[in-house]
This record gives sequence, structure tokens and C-alpha cells, in this order.
Amino acid sequence: MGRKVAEQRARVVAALDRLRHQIGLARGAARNARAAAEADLAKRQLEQLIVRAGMERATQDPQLCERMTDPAMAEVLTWLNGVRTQFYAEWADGPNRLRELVAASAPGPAGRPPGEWLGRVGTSAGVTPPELWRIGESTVDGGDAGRTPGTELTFDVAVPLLDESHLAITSAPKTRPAVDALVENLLMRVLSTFEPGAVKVHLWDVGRLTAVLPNFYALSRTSAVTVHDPTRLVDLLDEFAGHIRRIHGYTMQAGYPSLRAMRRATGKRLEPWRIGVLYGNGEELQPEQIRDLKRVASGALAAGISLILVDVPTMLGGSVETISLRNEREAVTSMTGADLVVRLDPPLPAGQVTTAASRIAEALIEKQGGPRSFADLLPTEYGTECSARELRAPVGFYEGEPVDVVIGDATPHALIGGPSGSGKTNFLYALLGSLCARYSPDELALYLLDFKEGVSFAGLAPGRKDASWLPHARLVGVNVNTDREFGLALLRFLADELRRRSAAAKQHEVTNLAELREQDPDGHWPRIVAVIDEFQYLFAERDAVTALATSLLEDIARRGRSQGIHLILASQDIAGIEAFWGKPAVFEQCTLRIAMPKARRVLAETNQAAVAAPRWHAVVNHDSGIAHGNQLAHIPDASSKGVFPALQRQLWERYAGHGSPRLFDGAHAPALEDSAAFTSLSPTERPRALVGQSIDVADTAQAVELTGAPGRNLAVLGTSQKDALSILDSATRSLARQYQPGHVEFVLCCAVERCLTAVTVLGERLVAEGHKADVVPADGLSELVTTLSTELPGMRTSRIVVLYGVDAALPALEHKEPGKQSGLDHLRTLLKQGPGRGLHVLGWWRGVARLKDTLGFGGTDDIGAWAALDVQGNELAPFCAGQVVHWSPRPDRALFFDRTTHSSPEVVIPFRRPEADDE
Ligand SMILES: Nc1ncnc2c1ncn2[C@@H]1O[C@H](COP(=O)(O)OP(=O)(O)OP(=O)(O)O)[C@@H](O)[C@H]1O
Repeated sequence: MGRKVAEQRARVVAALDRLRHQIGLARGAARNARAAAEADLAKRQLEQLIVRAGMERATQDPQLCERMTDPAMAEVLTWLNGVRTQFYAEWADGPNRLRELVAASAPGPAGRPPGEWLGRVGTSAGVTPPELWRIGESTVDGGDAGRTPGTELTFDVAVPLLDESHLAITSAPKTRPAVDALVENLLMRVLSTFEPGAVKVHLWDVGRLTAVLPNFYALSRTSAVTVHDPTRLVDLLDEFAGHIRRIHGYTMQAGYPSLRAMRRATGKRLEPWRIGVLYGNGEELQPEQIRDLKRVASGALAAGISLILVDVPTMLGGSVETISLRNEREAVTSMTGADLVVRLDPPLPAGQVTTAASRIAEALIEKQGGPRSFADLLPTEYGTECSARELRAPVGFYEGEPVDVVIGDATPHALIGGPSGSGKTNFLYALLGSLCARYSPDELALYLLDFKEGVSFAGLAPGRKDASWLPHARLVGVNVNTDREFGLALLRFLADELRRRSAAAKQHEVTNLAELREQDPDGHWPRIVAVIDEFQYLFAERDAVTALATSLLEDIARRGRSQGIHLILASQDIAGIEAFWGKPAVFEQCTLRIAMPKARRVLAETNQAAVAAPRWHAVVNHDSGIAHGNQLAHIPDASSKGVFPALQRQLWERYAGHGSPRLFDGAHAPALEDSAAFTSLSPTERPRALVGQSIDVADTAQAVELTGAPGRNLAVLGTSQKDALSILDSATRSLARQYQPGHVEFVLCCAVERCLTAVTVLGERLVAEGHKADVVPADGLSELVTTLSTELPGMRTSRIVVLYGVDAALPALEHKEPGKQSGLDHLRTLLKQGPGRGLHVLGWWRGVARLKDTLGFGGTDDIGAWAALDVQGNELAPFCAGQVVHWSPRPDRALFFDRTTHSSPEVVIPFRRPEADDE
């Protein structure tokens, strides 16, 4: 037992010894590995310290020096020396190459000595800006560059700016003049590179109200340099944010990621370069300013905006180069690294800067010229633009630069406001001229409506004095102030067109006009622009017209965008349009706002730009009136005598084949002979009696079809003799055109003496046309109706009985001989049974009550159609299936209702009888 235990113990001890040995070995290895790692780390740390400090400076640092003399670190020094030698061997030509690079990337004033350019006005159009801008120079020792030690190699130092980078400058104590000189130098290089107006500099200094870069004073009187209020950094940042949003919007829409890309593709500088110089005081800005500044900085470069921040300790996102001043002449920059000291260029001579600024300012003022003319809005070649994506045309100028109006997906509809005489109509002419000169009538169709009294658009349709017309115009409506129904008709037409386009889009499985045009290249899909001047008239009363107009307008405003149907609504008093404010959708869809001087509520409430806008200017705002979208533009005179007509004539000569627009002139009733509805009539089985011109987009007339159905008679109601004569005249004459002679007999009977001549003339005219037409005297009416009613059963020829002033003949008609029917009974028979046998009565009653008397207890069914003149709406309900009739009589208009075709009465314009002028 004892031996066994001893053996076991010996085995355990031996195993433990082995384990201890193994552990010892492992610990030794670990110790060694750790020592090696520590030595390596020390080498790396030293390497890092030497690299950071630089080889030269490291040898002067006692602590570093001590570590470097450690033999264990010899390897580090050997390696670094090797790298350095190799680098400098490669860099031996570095300074030269740098000089060449700067010379190529900073041509002309961007990099050359001031003597070569200071005081000369720049010429670059700014399509491709220099990549670098010189600020000074730097020197390296030749020994460091593989040359003879002690020799100096100097090279130019330049920084990127436009398109490329922002700049953050940090001053050292007492270096403000040097910073100013640096900024002035840079800005002067930029301003002298480009043609006047191509750069806009914005100066903001937290500590100064004025005198920021005072040598630029001459330029600060132009838009090239703007000094901002030190307390209103937010305004400047807002302005930049607005530009960024606007520019981003249109570049993206045109399919470019940045303004630079668009500029390169189009070969045009579309915007001025903008440089914001912000002088801080080394302290952090307020949190909201920092937020706004960072937001602006991140989108600015893509929009052609660069920031130069001086002592603003905010870290900007995006590309930023830094310049930190060491003293008045020296700085270090992120371009050259911390090791190299940059000697800043000496300040430009103040006197020469002042002179140069004055010269650029003068050149800018000269370039901007005086007020531009309408001709400046027109392109050199007409009709070359395509409207598939948008309509874009300059409408005015701001400091010589054209200001565009864009009508497209982002700004589908426009609202124009301004007090009377502020130039709204002139603006519309400038816009229409600029658009029509760029887009052919296949690209742009105009529907123009003016509710104002006067004839502002009349010249756009063929007239007596000028046979030309605006070929893009499909409809011109003038003097429609009392015919709100015409506005309604236009809106209905547009809503129908919207449906037609939606259906086509659906059929081609596309969602917008551009795609539809691509899919259906043979289709005719111009952009439609409907201009409604003084559109508040549409909403003039609280009635059905207003209600319908509002809902139609809302529908078109919402859906028109994608179908290429655009509204331009102009008004003196947008604030006063009650119905409009009740339906903000329309207002909101009008994202393009044009405010004439002193316009109210067109722009956003806090946007006061219109108040300050000078005469003959407009604030053009594509951002729903928010201040950052403001673009002030001088609008050339487009409405002086002969200005627009000259363009119109040229366009007409080019495009006359596109047909003339329909002219609707509310002040002039059309003559029957001029109406297409009349001239196109020919003999037919279903003759229609024309009652008057429709208030509609199409040139149509309202008519009563005289079929054999009961009630196919026409009553004219009211005392207005002129209109009553007109309606009966057009009804009779139109019918006469639809019968072959011999197939119809006309019988005219006039109980109103003053109308006798007109009736006789009509009778003679019918006879001259080959028809049988008898004019029966008033006292013969009883006998006439008796004979006609007796002959009714065996009648072979159609008969049209035209009765003038039936009410005057009622006493005679009512006369009844015992045992016989009265004339009135016979008339009732004619009204009731006539249509079925080809006899129709067209009668004039001067009051509704008298018509009711005529019809008796039989009800109103025998009068299937009527035209009311000076009769109040409420009297008409019995003749209109009991519905409430809204009608306030108005001169030269009639309310027409045909039971078989109308759901509610419609306003018509009785045709003008040329003879009426002599009566
Ligand atoms: N930009 C302009 N340059 C020169 N004259 C102008 C300009 N704009 C308008 N006018 C002139 O001012 C007058 C009024 O202009 P316009 O008829 O366009 O104003 P409006 O705002 O439409 O006025 P209203 O609402 O009373 O019709 C016209 O005689 C017109 O020729």
C-alpha cells in the first residue's frame, strides 16, 4: 500500500514538474512576444511622431532626439530616411509641376500677377470657371527636393473655389487687414475673370454694418456686390437656400445632377456665380444659424454658390479648404499641408482695386443698358423649342439678365396680381409674345379670356383693321364681363380636354404629357395655356355659375399639370375673391406667382417684395410666393402701339395655315349671316330654328328642333322688341334655309304696330328665297288661326306660323261667337296639335302671364321651348318643369330653354339684325 502511494505521488510530482516547465516555456515566449510587440509599438509611435513633426523639426525636439538616438530605433530612422529619399527623388520636379498645374488651372486673372489684369473688365462667359485661384506662394529647400541643399524652390499656391469648394479662413491676432487683403485678392481675381454680371458677391460681417471690403464700394451699388445687414444672416442664408432649391429643381428636372453638369451639356451659363463671404468673430454662431449655414453649404456648390467663411468656427459639410493665418504675411492651408508655410500675396494696391471695381461696375451698368425692349425677349430663330416637358420663356430682365417664366410640372399654373394700371396686361403680352416666338402652334395652344371691359385681347383675333391673328390662339374672348357663362364654357371645355387627354394617356399607359407625346408622336398634343384676365368676375355672385366655376377650376388646377393644361389667372384684387379663398386648392396649385408693384396677397404673406417693386417691374416667383423664390424683373413695354402686332404679323405669316382663333366678343352680337351655325344649314328632314348664339367655346347656336313631337313650338317672352324681333327673325330665316321652296309655308302676323316694317321685310326676304310667305294683318289673326286649325287635319305642306305680340291680339282672339270656338280656342288647337301635323308656332308674348292666359288651364306643355328676355327668373318656373330659374334680365341676352334638350336654361345672344340699327 505504502509503495503504491509513493509511486502515485512520484507520478503526480513528475506531471506537475512537466506542467510547470511547460508553463514556464509559455510564459517566456509570451514575455518575449510582448517585448517584441512593445518594441515595435515604440518604433511605430516614434515613426508617427517624426512624420507628424517632420524630419527636420524632429531632430530639433530634445525629447524626440533622445528617442531617436536609442540604437533600437535606428531601424525606424533608416526606413524613414529611405522613404524620404525616394519621395524627394520623385518630387524633385514637384515645384515645377505645381507651377505648371497652377498656371493651367488658374489661367488669366485667376493665377497671373495683378499687373496683367487688375483694372481690366473680364470677358469669360463663365461656362467653365478656372479650377484654382492663386493666393500666394510657398518655398521648399532644394535639399528636401533632391536638389542642392540650401537652394530654394518656390511654387504657386492656389485654392479651388467655384463649383469645387468652400473656403474657411482663420485669422491670427491682428491679421484682419491681411485677411481682408486675401479675400479682396481672391474676389478681385474672380470678378476680373468673368464678364460683368456673371458673379454676385454677398458680404456679411457680424461686426460691421458697412465698409466690409470698402474698396468694392463702386460695385456695391450694383448687384455684383451686396452688403448684408449684420443682424440678418438668416436673410442671406434664406436667399441662398432659395436659389439652391430653385436651381436644384430645374437642373434635376432637366435631367442634370448639378448646375455644372447642365452648364457643360448646354454650353450656357444659366445662373450667375454666387459667392457668400461671411465674416464671423471666432465665436460659434447661434444654433439655428449653424443649422441653416450647414444646410446651405451642403447644397451650395452644386448650385454655383461658394462660401468663404472668415473666423466662423462651424465645420461645414462638403468640400472645404482651409487657410489659417500665422501672421500678416503667412498662412498654412489644407491644400499644402501643415508643414509648408504659404506666403500670401501682398495686398492689391487699394487705389487700383477701387479703380478696377469702378470699371467693372460701369461695364455692368452699361451692359445692363437702359430698359430692355420687347424685341430683346424674342429669340433669333422662331418656333424652335419643344414643349413636351415645359414651357420656358424670358419675360423681363433683371440687371440685364433675362428672367424666365417656366410653366411645367413644378409650376403648372400662374396667378398674376396687381392693382389697376400696374401692368398685368402688359405682362401677359410680354409673356405671350415670348412664348409664341419660341414655340410653334403645334407646341402651344392659347385660350385667352378677358373679363375686363375693353378689348385687350381682341387684336389677337382677325379684325377689321388688321387681318392677321395670333396663330397660337384658338379662342379669344373679350368683353365677357357680363357673360360669366363664357368663362364657365371655357372651363368646361378645358375639363373635357383634360378628360380626353387622360383617356389617351391611359390608352398609351403613360402618366404625363411628355410620355404621351413620346408614345403618340403623330398625335396633336400641344401644351394648352388658358389665360383668364380679371378672373375674379367668374366669382362675381353667389350663384350657380360661381359654384360650378369654382369646382371646374379646382379640377383643372389639380389635374391639368400632368396633362399639359395650364391656367394663368390674372386679377386686380385676389384678396377680394371670396370664393377663391374658400377653395384654397386652386390657389395652392398656382405655384407660379407674378406680383406687379403693390400687389396684395399674390405672394406669401410675409413676402413684401411687391411693395418695393418699382414701376414696370414684376416679382416673378416660382415657389408659391415664398420670399426665396423672388426674382425681380423689368418687364419691357409689350403693349405700346404696334409692338405686339409686329410680332403677330411675323408669326401669322409663318403659321397662318393653323387657322384663325374663334373670337367671342361679348359687346358685339354676331350677325346671323356671319354665324357658321346659319351658313352651314341646308334642307333637312329635321329642321332647327336658331334662337341665338351660344355662349360657348365653339362657334355654335342654340336651336329648337321642330319635330312632330308635342310641344315643338317656341315662345319668346318679354317686352324687349329688338331681341324678340331678332329671335323670331333668326328662327324663321334659319328654318327657311332647311326647306326646299314649296315644302314649307310661312305665315307671319304682327299685332305690334312698331314691328310691322320688320315683319314685312322678313316676309319679303322669305319670298325672295322662293318660299310662300304671307304677312297677315293683326286684325286677321282670329280668322287666320281659325282657318289654319280647320285645315290642320288635311295639311300637306309644313307651316311655320310666326306671331308677333300675341298678347296684344288676345282680346280679339278671346271673342267668341255663340256656338263657335273662339280664335283663342283655335290657337290652342294649333299649339297642341300643330307640331304633330307639321305646323309650328313661333310666338312672341310680352309677358309670362299673357302666355299662361293663352294656354289656359291646359298647362304649359304645348310650349316646349322658350326664350325669355326682360322677364324675372321666378316667373319662368312653370315653364321649366318647376325648377328654380336664376335669371336677372340683361341687355342683348336671352335665357333659352328647350324641354327636350336642356336640363336647365342657358343664356344665348340673340343675333344682330342689321336692319335693327335703322328701326
Ligand atoms: N412694362 C411697361 N413698360 C411701359 N409701359 C407699360 C408697362 N406696363 C404697362 N405699361 C403701360 O401702363 C398702362 C397700364 O398697363 P396695363 O393695362 O398692362 O395694366 P393693368 O394692370 O392690366 O391694368 P388694368 O387692370 O387697369 O387693365 C398701359 O398703358 C401700358 O401701356
